[in-house]
Amino acid sequence: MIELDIRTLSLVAVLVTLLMACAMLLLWRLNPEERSARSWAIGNAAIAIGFLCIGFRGILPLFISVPVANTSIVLGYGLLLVGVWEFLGQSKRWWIVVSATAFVFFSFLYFTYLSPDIPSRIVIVSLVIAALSGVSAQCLLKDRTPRMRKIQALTAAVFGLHALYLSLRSILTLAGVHIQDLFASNWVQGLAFLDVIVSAICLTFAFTSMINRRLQFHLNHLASYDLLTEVFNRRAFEQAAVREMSRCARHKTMLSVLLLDIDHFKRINDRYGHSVGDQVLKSTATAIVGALRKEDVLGRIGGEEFCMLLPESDQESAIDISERVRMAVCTNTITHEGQTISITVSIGVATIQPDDTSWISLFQIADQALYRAKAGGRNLIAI
Ligand SMILES: Nc1nc2c(ncn2[C@@H]2O[C@H](COP(=O)(O)OP(=O)(O)OP(=O)(O)O)[C@@H](O)[C@H]2O)c(=O)[nH]1
Repeated sequence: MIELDIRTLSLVAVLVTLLMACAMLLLWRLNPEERSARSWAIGNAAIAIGFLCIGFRGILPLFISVPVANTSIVLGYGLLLVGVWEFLGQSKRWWIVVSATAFVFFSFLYFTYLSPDIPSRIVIVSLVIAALSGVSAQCLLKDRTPRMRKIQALTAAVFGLHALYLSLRSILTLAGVHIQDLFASNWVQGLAFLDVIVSAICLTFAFTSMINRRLQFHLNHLASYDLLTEVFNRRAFEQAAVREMSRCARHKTMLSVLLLDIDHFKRINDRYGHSVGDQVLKSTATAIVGALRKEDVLGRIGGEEFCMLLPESDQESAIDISERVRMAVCTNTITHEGQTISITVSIGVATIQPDDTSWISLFQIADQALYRAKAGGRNLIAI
């Protein structure tokens, strides 16, 4: 049977949780807006301090090494839960953390001084941490966006296993695996410290992966989307266009392009100001999206210029869709200080030809058509 030296294990638990606290602190310094990393850092530090005080039992006063130490550990797990709420953007229910911490502190005072009882203390601290970890797991499982589904489930699993082990530890303690000396080699105690070490490492990896994944999506979004209108930017749109062109060539299908420009947009800026101009751009993009089909692609390719890819569309259906878009924009009401701002758009339509495989030449055809629509008096569609 492997002998687990409890004092060594408690020292390792302190070092590991401190190291994890430093890792989370570094992550927070690198991403100051990710406040969850700060709570996870402080939480790990509180757990480390708690285990440090426990490790010095017999050297430190009993008050520090028992009630304060265990309260610090529970507070640490409470702060991990706060970090989960912050990560998910949920409101922080501090009362859960405060009542769990206060409950452990006062019951430890009772079971240390008034009716000394180590098993009762073990059951209380284990069940309270299991409950906090269970709530963390439940929040992570309940509030999942599709892109974060797997990584949150993994973190929830670590919290869940931790809660499960702590519940088992309480049952074993209640069932009579009595512990009178906390530092005597005992497999239930040894496993408890191992659980702290393993779960601290796994949780830190899981938290780091969750933050990294979200950052990665954020960066991808910034690189591909126009910040104002939330549609593709020019770069992402052109990439989509080139992909769509080669798909058309492969499958011998049709593709049409609409190039749309807001008429006299400069006048709107001059009359109402740049921020109203921005509102108009946003509202126009939303109106266009509403008029397009699911498979169509929209991008903002210049100041007040939008481009659309219409897969599987010949010239006739492209004209129908462009008329729908034109109507959607000009019937879209935008008001500013009680005044209605009327918007019209001009649209150039181009349809891929059998021997045409270049995006640049297709775009140029749409551009020339747009020029004709503008020259023809605006609020028009031209091919
Ligand atoms: N508010 C706002 N204005 C922008 C943005 N990008 C470009 N603009 C403005 O869009 C206007 C474009 O003006 P022009 O190119 O002269 O075109 P227009 O006034 O729409 O005239 P036509 O296209 O000929 O009908 C300029 O005043 C730019 O400053 C933006 O992101 N926000």
